Formats: sequence, C-alpha cells, structure tokens
Amino acid sequence: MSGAAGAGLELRQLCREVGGRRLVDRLDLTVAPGECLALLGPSGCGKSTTLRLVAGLDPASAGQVLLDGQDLGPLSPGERQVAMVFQSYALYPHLSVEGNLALGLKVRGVAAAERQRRLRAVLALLQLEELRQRRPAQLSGGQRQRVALARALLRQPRIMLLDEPMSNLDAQLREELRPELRRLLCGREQPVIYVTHDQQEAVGMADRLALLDGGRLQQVGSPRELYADPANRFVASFLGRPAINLLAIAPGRLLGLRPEHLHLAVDGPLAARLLRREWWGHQQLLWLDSRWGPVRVLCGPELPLPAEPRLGWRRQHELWFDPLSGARLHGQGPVW
Ligand SMILES: Nc1ncnc2c1ncn2[C@@H]1O[C@H](COP(=O)(O)OP(=O)(O)OP(=O)(O)O)[C@@H](O)[C@H]1O
Repeated sequence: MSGAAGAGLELRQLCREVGGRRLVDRLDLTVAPGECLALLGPSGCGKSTTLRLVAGLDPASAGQVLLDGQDLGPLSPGERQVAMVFQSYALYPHLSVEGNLALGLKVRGVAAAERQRRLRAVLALLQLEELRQRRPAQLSGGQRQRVALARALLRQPRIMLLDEPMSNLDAQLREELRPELRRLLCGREQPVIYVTHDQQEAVGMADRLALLDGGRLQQVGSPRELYADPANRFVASFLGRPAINLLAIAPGRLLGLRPEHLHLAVDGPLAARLLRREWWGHQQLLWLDSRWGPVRVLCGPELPLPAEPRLGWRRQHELWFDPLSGARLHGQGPVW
C-alpha cells in the first residue's frame, strides 16, 4: 500500500525497543479486509511482540498502526476493538462454556436478549451447543480452542489476532481443525494475523506469509513466491522440509538446491556417497556426503541406488547466495 491510507490494517515502520534492543525493527506490513496473513518465524523473532503492538498492549517506540486509515496509536487496547486468541486460551476455569462466552458481552453492557441471540449463533457456528454447560477442565484441547475462538468472534472485532492458537493440540487435531478455523476466520470483514512457527499451518491458514527474523521482515508473499524466489538464505532455509541444501561450491558463492530438485544422473556434476536412506512411504529421503558438504535428496520410494551415485539438477532450480550476508545473488553460476 502506498502513502495513501487504504482499507485494512497497515503497519508502517513499526518499532519496539526495550533496553536498547530492537524486538521489532521498522516493520512494514499490510493486511487487507478479510485477509488472513500468517506471521511466521523462529522462536524469539518478534511475532508475539508485533501482535501486542497491534493490540495496543505494548507501546510502539516508533512507527504507526493504521486501521482503515485511522491511526490506532492514541487508542487504548479496549478502544481498538481487537480480539486476540492465545495459545493458552485464557478461559475462566470456574465458569461454564456459556459463562465464559457471555462474560465479555455482559461487561460491554449488551442487553440480555441480544446476548442470548449472539450466544446461540456462535455456539451453533462452532458446534459447541452440547458443551455449553461444561467447564473448561471438562473439555478437550480442541474444544477449548473452539471456545476461545467463539469468545473472540463474539467481540465482533475490527482486527483478529491469533497467537499460536493450536500449539497445544496434537498434530492430527491441528490438521483436522485447520479448514474449520480457516472457514471461520477468513473472508469476514476484519483483517486477521495468524502467528505460528509451523510452516504447514501457515500455508494451510493463509494466502500470504510474512517471515520475520530478528524483529525484521525478511519477505512477504504467497507460499509459492517465498519458496521459489526467496529473498535471502534465511527465507530459503526456513521454508521447505527437508531443508534446502546449501553447498559451498566456491568462495563467495553458496548454491541452494532443494532436495526434490536433485536427481540421480550418470553424468551429473556432483559425486556423492550414500550414508543413509529414510523411507517415508510415498518418497525416500537420501542422506549423502559430497565434496561440497552434506546433501539431502528426495526421490521416489523404490528408486534403486548405487553406493556412490552422481547427482544432477536443472539450472532453473539453482538459488545462489552470498555466504557472508546471506543475500540472494541473481545471475548465472558456473557452467557445469
Ligand atoms: N518485555 C520484554 N522485555 C525485553 N525483551 C522482551 C520482552 N518481550 C519479549 N522480549 C524478547 O523479544 C524477543 C521477541 O519476543 P516474542 O515473544 O515477540 O517472540 P516470538 O517470535 O513470539 O517467539 P515465540 O515463537 O517463542 O513465542 C525475544 O528475544 C524475547 O526474549
């Protein structure tokens, strides 16, 4: 978005400094109305701090948070009309599901009839009707997560922020709940920021990913853009499992090749030695050693292998990086 104030959420050069340390460093981001943006990055990179700045729970050291062109800086957390869903769910243990959900409405002075109407609608939406009398301790993790989400939706927020809302759930349940959560969150009017360190979840929930490291935005774009055209070595290494191979083939040049882009080739440029095979059912992962360092190759599950295979790849899949700065180098590598 340009300098003109647009619709949706806009972070402009947002900073948070504590004790001389930048936790969030000149962050520029936009989230359109109805868009779910996944904020992704390793532990400690500043994801939660960014959400707290948007919610107004922490003051910004510099920069702005704008919603539909309005500067939220002067507004208190309550006035910002932001709903936040945390990983801990933060439900009141002594209240039933219904009690937990009604409390916020009561506090905001919503009349009893209207309260009932909204409660019924959200209980139905999240399939919580049967559980309305239960206390949080009598619910599964997934059910608690739905109650926390129901409470956030009841607020009818202008911005929805979710901080690893599924990290307490096991992998299978997370995968099952993802489409449901996406359906509930996306395509409403409010912008959504979904924080996770799990790239599969990020791709499942959002159309665009914003990748942070050390409080700085590394790249923002579709999963495909970030994967195929990473801005730097950090982005290339963070996205994709098994991780990209980074081969030190010459001073000042690091060659990135994704494991699925390497194949066995009798006359391939790289001689390798097979160390180990992992069989995954639909694929196998080969661990090899080479003169440029360790190499991982993903290939078909039944592929027969010589002990000392040669590896090849297509030039179009080469990603070049500066080994010191990690910056992406565009232009041709050597002729093999
Ligand atoms: N109030 C604070 N004072 C000083 N440092 C803080 C404060 N809050 C967070 N930090 C530090 O700021 C950095 C960013 O923290 P933040 O919680 O935003 O990271 P995160 O990306 O959400 O991490 P995680 O994935 O582990 O939750 C961390 O190094 C953290 O230790």
